[in-house]
Amino acid sequence: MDHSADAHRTDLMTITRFVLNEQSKHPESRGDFTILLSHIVLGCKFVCSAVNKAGLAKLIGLAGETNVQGEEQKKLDVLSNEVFIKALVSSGRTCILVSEEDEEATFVEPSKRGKYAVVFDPLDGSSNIDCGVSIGTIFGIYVLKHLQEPTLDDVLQPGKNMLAAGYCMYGSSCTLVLSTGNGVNGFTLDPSLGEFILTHPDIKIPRKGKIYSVNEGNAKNWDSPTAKYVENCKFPKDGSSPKSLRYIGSMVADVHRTLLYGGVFLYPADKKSPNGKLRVLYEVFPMSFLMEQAGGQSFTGKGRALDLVPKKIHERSPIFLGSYDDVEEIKGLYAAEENKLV
Ligand SMILES: O=P(O)(O)OC[C@H]1O[C@](O)(COP(=O)(O)O)[C@@H](O)[C@@H]1O
Ligand SMILES: [Mg+2]
Ligand SMILES: [Mg+2]
Repeated sequence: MDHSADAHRTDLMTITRFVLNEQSKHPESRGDFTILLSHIVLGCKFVCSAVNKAGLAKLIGLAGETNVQGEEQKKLDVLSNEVFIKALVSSGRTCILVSEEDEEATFVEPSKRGKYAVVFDPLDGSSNIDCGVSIGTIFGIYVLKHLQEPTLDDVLQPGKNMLAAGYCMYGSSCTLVLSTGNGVNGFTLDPSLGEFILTHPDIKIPRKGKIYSVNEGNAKNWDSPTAKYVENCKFPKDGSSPKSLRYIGSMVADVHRTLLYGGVFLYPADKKSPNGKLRVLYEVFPMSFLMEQAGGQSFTGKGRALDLVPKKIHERSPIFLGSYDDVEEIKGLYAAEENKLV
């Protein structure tokens, strides 16, 4: 019997092996981060399985509750939130948890505490659940500033202070993309092994892309730089080909495509929502961290997204992220507008 194909599979780089390899480069490390990450990975596998069974298990539909931002919660939102809270607390490595679905931050009881704060969107893109379109989980990890007396200041830190960030996309395959501040790597869940396997090592976003991604239904309320940028995408003045429009409406899926194919994803401010829609701590920061680590940029319309210092845990910000040159063009349009005003 030929076992060579099976034997070959034992060479696979699982996410656990990958993180243990990284850990071995830091002899002082006691493995706390590896343990925390293994609990996040477990949460992702659990949610992936629930998403796959959503229709069968009658999980589709509203849970009948409204979350802190006045949005109707889906059953899967509620379930995913519970899954991640339990996984993170039981890791014994967390102290503060901020979830999109909870009004207040959770302070883990002292006997179960560790040194990390985790901010997360347990289920991103929930309007896409009922039609089976890709959704995801987004997370960011900080190390506590005040180990003895943790406070909200420990999570109200600029995104550039994050230790790690990532997302898991529940799509045609289940893909986990992670950065610990040393590049970006993508892992795909092999359902037969129940393991995330390194499939996208050292992801680099193309310097310039051919795709823009935005909810154009909001165009009548955009500011002038956003409107000009989108106009340039469709009718380039330099004779180049117009960009293609792709918009899924799940940040995880739109950002994942942007990371792999290049281009820009934007959720700008508009007259109705002067701070945009997306949340700084658990949407804007983790995705900006990944973009910069992959060689792209992330801009708020005023400055570098990762320099923001949030004052509230559910604060929002406009966001333009993606290929370096494309974001540079957007920055130029905002700078020109600024100069007109002074
Ligand atoms: O429907 P809109 O206004 O285009 O907004 C889409 C955006 O809203 C979100 O769905 C918000 O995330 P949640 O589903 O976690 O609330 C993003 O994933 C997405 O980028
Ligand atoms: Mg979201
Ligand atoms: Mg969400």
